Amino acid sequence: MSSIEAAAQVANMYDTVLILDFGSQYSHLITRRVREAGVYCELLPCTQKISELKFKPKGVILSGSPYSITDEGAPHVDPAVFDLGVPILGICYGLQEVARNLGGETSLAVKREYGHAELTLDPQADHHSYKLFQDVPSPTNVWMSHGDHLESPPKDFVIIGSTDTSAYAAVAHNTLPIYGIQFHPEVTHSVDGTIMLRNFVVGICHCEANWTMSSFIDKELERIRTLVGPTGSVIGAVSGGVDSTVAAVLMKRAIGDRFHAVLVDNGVMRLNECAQVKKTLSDNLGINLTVADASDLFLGRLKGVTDPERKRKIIGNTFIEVFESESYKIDEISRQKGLGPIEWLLQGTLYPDVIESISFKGPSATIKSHHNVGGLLENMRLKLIEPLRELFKDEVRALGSILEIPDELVWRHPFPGPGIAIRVLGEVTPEQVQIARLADNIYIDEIKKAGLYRQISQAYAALLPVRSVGVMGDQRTYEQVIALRAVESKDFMTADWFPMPYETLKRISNRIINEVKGVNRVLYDVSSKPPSTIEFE
Ligand SMILES: Nc1ncnc2c1ncn2[C@@H]1O[C@H](COP(=O)(O)OP(=O)(O)OP(=O)(O)O)[C@@H](O)[C@H]1O
Ligand SMILES: O=c1[nH]c(=O)c2[nH+]cn([C@@H]3O[C@H](COP(=O)(O)O)[C@@H](O)[C@H]3O)c2[nH]1
Ligand SMILES: NC(=O)CC[C@H](N)C(=O)O
Ligand SMILES: [Mg+2]
Repeated sequence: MSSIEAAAQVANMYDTVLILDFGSQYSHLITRRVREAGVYCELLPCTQKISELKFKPKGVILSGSPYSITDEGAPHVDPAVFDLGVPILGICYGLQEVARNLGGETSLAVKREYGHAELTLDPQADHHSYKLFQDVPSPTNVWMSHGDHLESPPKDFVIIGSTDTSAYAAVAHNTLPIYGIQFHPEVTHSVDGTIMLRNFVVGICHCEANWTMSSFIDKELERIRTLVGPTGSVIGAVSGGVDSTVAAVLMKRAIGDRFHAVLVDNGVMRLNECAQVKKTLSDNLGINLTVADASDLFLGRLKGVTDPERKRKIIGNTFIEVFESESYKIDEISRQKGLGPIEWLLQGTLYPDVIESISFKGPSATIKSHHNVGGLLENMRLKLIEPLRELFKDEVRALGSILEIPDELVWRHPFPGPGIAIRVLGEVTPEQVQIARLADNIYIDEIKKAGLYRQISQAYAALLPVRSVGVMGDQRTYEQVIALRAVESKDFMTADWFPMPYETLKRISNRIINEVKGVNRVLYDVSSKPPSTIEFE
């Protein structure tokens, strides 16, 4: 079964809203808002053929787009969407696309409208459009971002809201549940946008609001059991990070001892991390975890390599090899116990990873190759199982708490698969890794002592291979530099640097320079993402 089919299975278990993505920057926010309303939804490219859908949506939302509807090559929806007979909501470009299909007229606006606007509501009391604006005051503040607008709406449409500059800021079909809005309800600047989206999915599409993490657990356990069957075995790539830990606990609940977790020690994990993860996962969560020590293999292959992309590729490929050889070892043990061989590979893939790769334009420019998700797959005989594929990070954390995974694990900062190798700039040697490791350990320790760990989304120490002059104990030193990074971020796609208190910085810097040999200077990184990224490489 492909992962698309697996996702469709989830969509068939819940009332599902289909969101068609025309490439707007905010498409994933629509998904978030609908999920927050307790309704499951799937974001698919706008080019999705309706006849090839693997589930029956209870409603459809058409997103915004960077394209102008009149552009040559502008994306268009499969017209069959209008024959589904379910409610449709067009947002911005989506509204224009509704008009294009149903006989309205769109033109270039005289003036681009970008920012706040006051929307005056005008739904007739006996009109079904009333439901879209239920509990929304008039006027209400909405957020606009468009150049084109409706010149005239299609036949049988009425105006249900307008602003000073947009006569057709909100329209609805007279009898059918088809709506179009020029503003973006999904961004927080549209103060009542969340209510409108909830009204659409619950009030108009009649979706049951039962997308909660506890209902997800029951259904997911059932899905995993059916997928794996009564004798199938699963190997899990488990790092001790939030995602793979939650995935592992679910899998263990679903199939017990037929789940085999493997942590790869790639030589670039944090201080004592492998031993700690092994202990926590085995002792506290009862997970059968093997640590595969491949540190010499990884470090040997990284010798002399300085290019960040090459480091990532080497690590990604080596992960594959180690997994394959581990799965053969486990097969042998399973055979002795009379159980089937490993057929499945569990991964902690999240929804943002999936979203990033589904754009109708194809994936965006490669900024950095994420080590594993794609990489692990190549040449693997194993089929993928990704229980968290539908979830955002905060949903995974909620799930982790319900599964009674300890808070220290649920709230751990993300740690990338290529680990310290992409935090030691330049060549990765065991000595350099050790310097970065010790500095990082002090940094995180002090952040925890200061009670700041939960406020920060991700923090780590990077080692810069440049030397500067210092003076210690009246001696001249000529040593390397540690850069401290700490960011706040909701989705790790954008991030702000964290305003670390000076007192904390003072303690950290003092401890690192005193305790870590080879470092005589500590810097604090004040770059946001974009234009920087969270990791240095
Ligand atoms: N050292 C490792 N050993 C085994 N699997 C790994 C290792 N590092 C990463 N992985 C696999 O790669 C996946 C992606 O890594 P990623 O860092 O995004 O997730 P995570 O480690 O589970 O959680 P977190 O985002 O909190 O670090 C993991 O879910 C896990 O399946
Ligand atoms: O599992 C992973 N494998 C990788 O190859 C990888 N590269 C970056 N990251 C994590 O992704 C988030 C965004 O990082 P960047 O701003 O550096 O792209 C941050 O949370 C990074 O730690 C990775 N995680
Ligand atoms: N945000 C949008 O969907 C914009 C749609 C279209 N590009 C316009 O300018 O009107
Ligand atoms: Mg990780």
